Amino acid sequence: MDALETCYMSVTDTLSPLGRLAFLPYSYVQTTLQTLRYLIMNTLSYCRLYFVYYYNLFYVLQETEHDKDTFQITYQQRKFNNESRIRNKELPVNDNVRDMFDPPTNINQYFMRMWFRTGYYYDRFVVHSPINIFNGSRRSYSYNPYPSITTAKYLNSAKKNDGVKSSVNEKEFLPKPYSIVKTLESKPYSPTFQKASTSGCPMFPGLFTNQQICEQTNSNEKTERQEIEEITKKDKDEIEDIQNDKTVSNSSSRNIFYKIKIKRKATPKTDQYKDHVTYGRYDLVSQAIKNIIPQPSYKPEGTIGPNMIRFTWHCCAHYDSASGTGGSSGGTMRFAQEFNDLGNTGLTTSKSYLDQVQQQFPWITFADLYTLAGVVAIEAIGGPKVEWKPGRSDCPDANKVPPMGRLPIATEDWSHIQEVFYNRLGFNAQETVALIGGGHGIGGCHSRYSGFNGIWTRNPFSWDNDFFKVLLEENWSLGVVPETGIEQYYNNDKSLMMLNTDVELLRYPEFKRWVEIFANDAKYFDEQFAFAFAKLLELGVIRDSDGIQRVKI
Ligand code: HEM
Repeated sequence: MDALETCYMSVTDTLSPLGRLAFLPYSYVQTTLQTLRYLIMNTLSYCRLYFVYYYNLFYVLQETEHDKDTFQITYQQRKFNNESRIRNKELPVNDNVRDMFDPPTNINQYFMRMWFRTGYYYDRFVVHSPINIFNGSRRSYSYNPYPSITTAKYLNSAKKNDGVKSSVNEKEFLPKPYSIVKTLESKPYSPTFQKASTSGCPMFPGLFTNQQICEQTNSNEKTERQEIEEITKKDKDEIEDIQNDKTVSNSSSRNIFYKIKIKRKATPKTDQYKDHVTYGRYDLVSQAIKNIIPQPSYKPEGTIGPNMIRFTWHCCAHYDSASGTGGSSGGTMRFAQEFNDLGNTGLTTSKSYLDQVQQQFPWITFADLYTLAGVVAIEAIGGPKVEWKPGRSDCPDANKVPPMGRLPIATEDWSHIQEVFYNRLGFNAQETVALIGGGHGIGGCHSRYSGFNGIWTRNPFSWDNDFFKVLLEENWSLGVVPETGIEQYYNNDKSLMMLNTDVELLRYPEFKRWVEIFANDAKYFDEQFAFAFAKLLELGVIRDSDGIQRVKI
């Protein structure tokens, strides 16, 4: 089977361009049909618009004569319906996939899109079906480029609404491999196309770079994630009894089974401090964090708010969705191995103040404290309220510190941003742009830390959507930071700066689209940032049914 699989992979690798060519006619017919459909629908909708317009006019004249109030209400209701219909249509999930499937508006796009669709058709129908049989992957690659309900906000409200089961599949909101179209000049991303790499599956080198697939395929040993999930599925009452050292059943073998399982999971640290006077008072912790934000001795800002937001972001940014490692869980930033890493230079400021807060409230885990810090700092600076849940556990020692070097690199281009935010962290374009623009709308760069220097916006200590406005309006050109000789972008009068990754947001059309949307709609930007930041804080946090995360020891 291994040989067969390897052979299959090498054939698909060499045949992929030819395979795509074979799909060109199909793609051509599809595009033509879709364009025709688009034209016809457009014509019909114009006819409908005219009809509705005259009908409404007639209606207005009639109604105003008789019943003004009823007319007002009906009119408002219609307006609302129309708006929500338009909004649903304009906020797609897989934006770049939708781009690929939108009717072309000019002849160039017509040919370009046709070619990229071939990648989609080829990937979907040719490569993945047989490979799914080989590796037993349960992933589904089919999706609807035009889902009926699309906003993450809707998903949230549907979830909160107890008793009402959401018809929205959460997976629809996660970026899929197909949504990662690298560039209009290169072929679409597909895990199966990746070449041999040392980080691949040890049994089939180069076959899978996705660690999870590899783990599924190559051993009977369960991953930590699977084990934790399995244990949480067990009868909760029985597990609690064991924790309290009560006898659960007459069968001793059964007892041993559970005891072993439980021993392998750390007792939540919070339990040791149950009698502490402030136990569970997260409001007091938030207040203590708020109190340490103004720091006149921290020059030149006088506040460590932005530093704290960056600190929280870095605590989460090393999450890797493929291996399940990294992320805020474990509170690994407290170990020298992590906070001394080059990418984290300057963040010891926040760490040292937060560690003092931890001494005040010894029951809170570092993982919880370090994530709560960012949430409090965002709010303190006038930003949106970010949903935060306690219950993260600290790992016992530095063994769980994830490999360093996973943070995004400021001099890289938009494909690197995609690699980090889409592939590794699991965000989509909208969330990525909201996060970067939100983070870089406050504070600035310090030559003593990163080598870059300056501020992104004119009001770096108040929350707004200026980052997007400035990025679009100013004229950016490359310059050199005098103190360090490092290149960065400056505006005309050199009062503001941008990193290369910031300017790259204008160079990839999908990112640019969101930059424009957020520049025009500050309220919508706030919502999206809050949603994305909350998602960031939860990356890699797998909780038991009681909301507590227990790490294996
Ligand atoms: C492409 C992704 C990103 C890159 C390459 C990047 C890089 C950087 C760099 C080089 C600095 C300057 C550090 C210094 O010299 O003090 C910085 C500052 C900052 N970053 Fe990012 N960042 C990224 C994304 C984010 C995200 C997603 C957030 C938060 C949501 C964020 C929040 C911040 C904040 C608040 C500062 C200012 C810190 C201060 O004023 O002390 N960054 N970033």
